[in-house]
Amino acid sequence: MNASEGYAPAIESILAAAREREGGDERVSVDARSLPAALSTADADGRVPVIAEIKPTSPTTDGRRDADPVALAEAMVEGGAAALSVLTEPAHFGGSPDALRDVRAAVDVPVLRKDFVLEEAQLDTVEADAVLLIVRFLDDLDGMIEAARERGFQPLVEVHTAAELDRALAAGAELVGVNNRDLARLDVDLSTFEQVAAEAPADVTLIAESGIGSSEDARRMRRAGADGLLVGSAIMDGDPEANTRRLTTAEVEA
Ligand SMILES: O=P(O)(O)OC[C@@H](O)[C@@H](O)c1c[nH]c2ccccc12
Repeated sequence: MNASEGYAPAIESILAAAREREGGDERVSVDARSLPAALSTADADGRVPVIAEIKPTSPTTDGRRDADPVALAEAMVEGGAAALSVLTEPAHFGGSPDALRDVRAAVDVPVLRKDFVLEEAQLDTVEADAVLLIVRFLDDLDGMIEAARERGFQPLVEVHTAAELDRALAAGAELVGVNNRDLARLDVDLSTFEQVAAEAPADVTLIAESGIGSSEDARRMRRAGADGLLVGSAIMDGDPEANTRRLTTAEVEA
């Protein structure tokens, strides 16, 4: 990780907080629900495979939504979500490991832990089926992928450029998320996924992340090869069940 890359101030603050966060005392051992299998099952059912995200707030969100995470999770599953993502970052996203624990106990679908994990011990904070690893912030990506797998997690390796995709593939990533949001500047551009996905081999599971709002956005990401869509704000704002359903049925109504 290179602090001189010129990240947006919000990102510098997130990383500073992440560096200070303690890990778990004991190594976790997870019996994970398969995220790729959940995405394929949704697809086979005619649902757009959506990973719906519980994100109380973010540096690019106005206000904060403190609804019960379990109630939100159940509404998202009812709306057809193939999997869930739960923010565990407390200082900038209003997340918590407890929220993830409660959600994972309440639903049957796979649950992704969304955080800025920088150190191996931080993997031991809480059990989840998948864990996000952000290429840009990890010097030892191979080591972190290995450490995640040793614990039973499925690492979702996040990239933003073709060069980062190459690093992810060289490190053996099988599940790759392409973030449409540039974490250096915080702006969103859906053509990011289109460009990066075009460089990916067919056997990786590809997730389009961020900035997906409308049914047309969902179809656009699917046309570009997304095996799954990670959606936060557009589901959290308003009625989470109806919002999830609108996206999971985007290919039916088209
Ligand atoms: O709310 P959106 O635009 O639908 O985005 C969801 C998700 O992609 C976003 O929360 C995210 C993607 N990668 C991250 C890394 C850290 C924190 C958050 C994220």
